[in-house]
Amino acid sequence: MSTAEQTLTPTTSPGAGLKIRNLTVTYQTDRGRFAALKDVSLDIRPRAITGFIGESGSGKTTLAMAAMNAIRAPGLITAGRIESEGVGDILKLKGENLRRIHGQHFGFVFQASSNSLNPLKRIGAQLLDLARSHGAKNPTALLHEAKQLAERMGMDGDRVLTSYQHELSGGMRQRVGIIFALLLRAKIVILDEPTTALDMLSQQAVLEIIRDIHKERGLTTIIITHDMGVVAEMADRVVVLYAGRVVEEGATADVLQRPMHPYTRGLIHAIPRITGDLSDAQPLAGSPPDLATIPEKGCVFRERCPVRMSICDTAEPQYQTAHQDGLVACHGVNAND
Ligand SMILES: Nc1ncnc2c1ncn2[C@@H]1O[C@H](COP(=O)(O)OP(=O)(O)OP(=O)(O)O)[C@@H](O)[C@H]1O
Repeated sequence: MSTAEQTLTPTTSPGAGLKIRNLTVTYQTDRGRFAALKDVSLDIRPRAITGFIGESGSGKTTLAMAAMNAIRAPGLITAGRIESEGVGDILKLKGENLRRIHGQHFGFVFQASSNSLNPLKRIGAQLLDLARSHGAKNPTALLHEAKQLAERMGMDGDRVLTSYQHELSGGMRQRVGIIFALLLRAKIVILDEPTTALDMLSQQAVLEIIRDIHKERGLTTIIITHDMGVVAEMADRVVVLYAGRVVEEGATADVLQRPMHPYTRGLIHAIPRITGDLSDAQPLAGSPPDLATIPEKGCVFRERCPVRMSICDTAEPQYQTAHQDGLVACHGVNAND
């Protein structure tokens, strides 16, 4: 075991997953309070890479933040339970216990985080602050490991650690965000659009490193993305979100080869096939509702659905088992077919 590995006492057993049950999150807006996630139940498997996919506004970031009990006003978790090994119900944690798991149980980088680096402190000093604030016994060893991670991601480690945020390009800041997420050797790592600021080559390289570190450390990794290509390449399992509902979930190979929900089929057909034949792509018609216009009853996807039936106007589809060990919520699906 390296020195860096000994610096934090593990707070969890190896391989932590998440059991999310009946999770509802609302946001207060100037038009009222609306649900951005409604009654979501889902298992995130330990040691798997899970991709959250869906159009902008579908609730991917809200789900990931809620999973860590990190929703802030004007958002509110109004119902649910989220269990994780060694932590219990995350939604019951408060104060210091919650702060401690944000870093030690969950490592994370959200889209806004690259902007939330402290502009007045060098990156190395901020990494040290994070390590110390979590009681790391050997923060210097963690800093050394951060430098090695920077180098694995194609950067000059010394330069990154001695730089201020404004001295780094967008792509470098994005990679620095990933280093922050990995610093404390958390069991569950959440990466929100980790490679959007990167060119294709760097994107490939960074995804490969994320995959390598995921395996080396036995992580549970969640990747939030708009990009079905990233899901296909990285994820063992995929969670498809639409208007605050999980509409389909399963092993990536199953879902991509045999999508059951019409929204999943639409997302897959909207991207050029792996062959890169742009003429194959069929954009998904219409656009998703905003919070205030999500239908209160019936299926939230029906306005855009090519297989809409009359029951879709009145009853919200319930989860049914699909793909052996996944789920789908659609009236038009007979999962036993
Ligand atoms: N602070 C907030 N106040 C009000 N509404 C919010 C807030 N944050 C998110 N929302 C709304 O909640 C819904 C889900 O947003 P969320 O950011 O979770 O979606 P997303 O799938 O992650 O989108 P993106 O891919 O654009 O990041 C959207 O309708 C969004 O407008």
